[in-house]
Amino acid sequence: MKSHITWQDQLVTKGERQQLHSHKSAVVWFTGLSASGKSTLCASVAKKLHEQGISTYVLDGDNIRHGLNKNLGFSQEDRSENIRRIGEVSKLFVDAGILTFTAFISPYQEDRELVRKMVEPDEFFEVFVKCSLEECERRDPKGLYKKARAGEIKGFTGISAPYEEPTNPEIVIENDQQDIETSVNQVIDFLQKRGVFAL
Ligand SMILES: Nc1ncnc2c1ncn2[C@@H]1O[C@H](COP(=O)(O)OS(=O)(=O)O)[C@@H](OP(=O)(O)O)[C@H]1O
Ligand SMILES: Nc1ncnc2c1ncn2[C@@H]1O[C@H](COP(=O)(O)OP(=O)(O)O)[C@@H](O)[C@H]1O
Repeated sequence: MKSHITWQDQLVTKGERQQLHSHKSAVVWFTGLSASGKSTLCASVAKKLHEQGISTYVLDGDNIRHGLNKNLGFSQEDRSENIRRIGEVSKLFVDAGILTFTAFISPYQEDRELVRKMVEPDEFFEVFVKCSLEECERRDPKGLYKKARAGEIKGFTGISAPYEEPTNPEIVIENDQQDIETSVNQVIDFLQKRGVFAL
């Protein structure tokens, strides 16, 4: 069937959309343990940039699993499919000229590398939200670690399922060593230095 599908070019290009927005588009991929701070940082960075006239969008694990990926669970296969689909969605957002932030545990290096390869080399920035398991468990905002320790949630990342730390991320956030504002500014400074936008 696939051989009968042809690619339809659009009349407006990605470059032209970026020009309209007056900045580049890219996917800024946050990865880390549950409660490391991915959602908080994505939301705060996106809001701060939005207020400065940058077109942003956040794709967040919990929300995507309510809709697009509601048929997926937390086996290795389902997590990989989750990340693959988010990668494809991110690619569409980048094509639309939007600076896109994603907040998924994305525990497997191979899955993250697959997403990296979906877009151009200067369109993917991996952000490792580093936070010790001990601190994540102390925060435990949804009570999930407690349930995982009690055996009520099987295959929970960091407890009974693996988390593969990024080997070569663009940004490492020591998010158990500094406050949220410092972490937010670290991401914004990095993106500005890489020429994604000029504030
Ligand atoms: N077994 C298990 N392991 C890890 N996390 C679990 C699990 N079950 C439910 N949750 C909740 O789902 C959120 C993670 O979803 P993600 O789509 O980011 O996960 S993954 O990237 O596919 O691994 C995660 O949200 P965050 O805490 O925001 O990371 C949890 O709230
Ligand atoms: N730098 C930080 N210092 C202290 N607490 C933080 C920091 N970053 C995030 N948090 C807090 O940690 C908790 C988990 O953050 P969240 O963004 O929900 O994590 P994740 O999306 O990775 O599961 C929240 O209560 C949040 O306010």
